[in-house]
Amino acid sequence: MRKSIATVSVSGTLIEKLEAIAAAGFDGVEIFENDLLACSMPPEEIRARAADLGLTIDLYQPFRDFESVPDDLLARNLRRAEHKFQLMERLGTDLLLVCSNVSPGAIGDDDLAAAQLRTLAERAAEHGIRIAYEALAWGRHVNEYLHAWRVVQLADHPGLGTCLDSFHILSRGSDPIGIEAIPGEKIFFLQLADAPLLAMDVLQWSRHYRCFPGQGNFDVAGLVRHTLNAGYAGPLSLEVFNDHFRQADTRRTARDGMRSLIALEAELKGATRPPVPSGFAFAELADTGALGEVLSALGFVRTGGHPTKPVELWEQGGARLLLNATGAAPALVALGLESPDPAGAVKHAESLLSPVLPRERAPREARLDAIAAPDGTQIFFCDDSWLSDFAPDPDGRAGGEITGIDHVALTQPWHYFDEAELFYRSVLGLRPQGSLELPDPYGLLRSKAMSARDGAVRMVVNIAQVGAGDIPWQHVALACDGVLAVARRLRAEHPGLLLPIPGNYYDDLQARYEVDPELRRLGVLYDRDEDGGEFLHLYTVTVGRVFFELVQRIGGYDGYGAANAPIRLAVQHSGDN
Ligand SMILES: O=C(O)c1ccc(O)c(O)c1
Ligand SMILES: [Mg+2]
Repeated sequence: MRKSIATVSVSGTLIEKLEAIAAAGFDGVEIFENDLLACSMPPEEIRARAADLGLTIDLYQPFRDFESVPDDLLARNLRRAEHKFQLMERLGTDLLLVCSNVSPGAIGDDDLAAAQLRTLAERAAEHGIRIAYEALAWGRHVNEYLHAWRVVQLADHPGLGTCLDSFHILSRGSDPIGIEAIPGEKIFFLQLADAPLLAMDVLQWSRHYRCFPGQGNFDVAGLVRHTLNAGYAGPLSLEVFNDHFRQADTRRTARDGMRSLIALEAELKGATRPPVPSGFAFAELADTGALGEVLSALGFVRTGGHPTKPVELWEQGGARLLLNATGAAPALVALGLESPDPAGAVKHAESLLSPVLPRERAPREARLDAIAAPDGTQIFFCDDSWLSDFAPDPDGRAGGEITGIDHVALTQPWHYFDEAELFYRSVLGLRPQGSLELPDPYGLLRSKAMSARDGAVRMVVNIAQVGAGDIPWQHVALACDGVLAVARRLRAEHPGLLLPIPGNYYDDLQARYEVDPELRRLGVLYDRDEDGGEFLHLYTVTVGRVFFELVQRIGGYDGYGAANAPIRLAVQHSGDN
């Protein structure tokens, strides 16, 4: 299907937008009036520029508060429209979007609205222009898509059809099944946006929180399916108003929009899901030499070294960490994911515009393909062969309480949070588990958890918005059979390694759940879910950008101890922990 995007969806000047949209591979654009008004080029030049870039101008918008008005206002509105028609002829576009009237002065009379829209369509037809009538979710009288369609039917003019916008339809909770009753040729345009579920005024929700399909909670693909069943053959056009996108990199946002449409199209075709990773093969950390000590204290053992690179393998149970002596401050640089089909996973990622990273490989080294996650973390898709690259250490042994990697938490640059969600969902096939906003002493931490295969792979994506700037903390959470036993040992042997937890926390915890008083002495945190599942966890201090968490899940606990995260953040802020 043809793919378009409204210029309002990305940042920049009109020309920057057109260039980025073309570079991302879109076929067409909806030109937003404000972008045109602020552009120094005459419409003819904009038209030529778009054509040079291979973009069609599919629609011009918005034309507001036209219908359902008293006669004297109609004359003025028609004059306004005449100006738009002339402009559109110069721009070379033949479809004008008319939003339902939001003015308190609008008259609630469908016959009047229809008659006036018919007049508009007649005038437009003289210029070879058609009108697409859209119900804004906050329209004064017309705010449901089926109401807009009834008005279009009443007007009964071939040059008047309706524009469907997934946000307006789904934000009101309307059932999109009704779209199938609209003849496809009367659906002149289809605009797509997703959004997180928020309880707020619908206009504010629409103007600030829309996002690309796959980044929010609406079933956009389901709505598109109904629209295609109706016989719609026009473009899929993204129309997103989003405060973050307005500030983000133009090309990157355009590419992300294209990724969302590719993923949506694949979903519609019932394409097989990506080869979903089945576990963590490893986490790789850049190191200056400080991390080996921490890992030893946690019970890890160095079990191998890479023959040609300054990389060490450290193991305990099924947890494998690579320390890469890059000389850079400790940071998580790569994740290895066990994949049932590494080559297929890379191909799938490539089809979703993820950069495949070039690899230098010695002749006998295992083939390991990597892609870049939105924050630059390298993601490797692995089968078992990667381990054979590491010369086994004869003294290597790997037993202890730690059994594997439970989850990895990455901190995203704030303006790529939505991009990260779409990436982990569409490229890796993880499913969203829930999102949270957590208080931090100096701001707010937004956090989304995603998982696959009943928790075999879990990722937590954070953004920190704090007065002091973004905190780039990352952490590796290690699954553990006996957090208390490890804590006892660490408290005795490495007391400085554990993050100290305030006594006030334990006073409150004791009041909520009658927990073992030893938790307080050991600095172990605790959470319990509604089904009685329990979570015991502790944190190490931070080294460079990284800290470790030890977690023990009991009785099917599926969360991440979110209630305790604000305590951790406060302690982390309070010193050089
Ligand atoms: O927020 C608005 O006013 C607005 C304008 C045009 C649209 O197509 C739309 O969906 C919303
Ligand atoms: Mg719209």
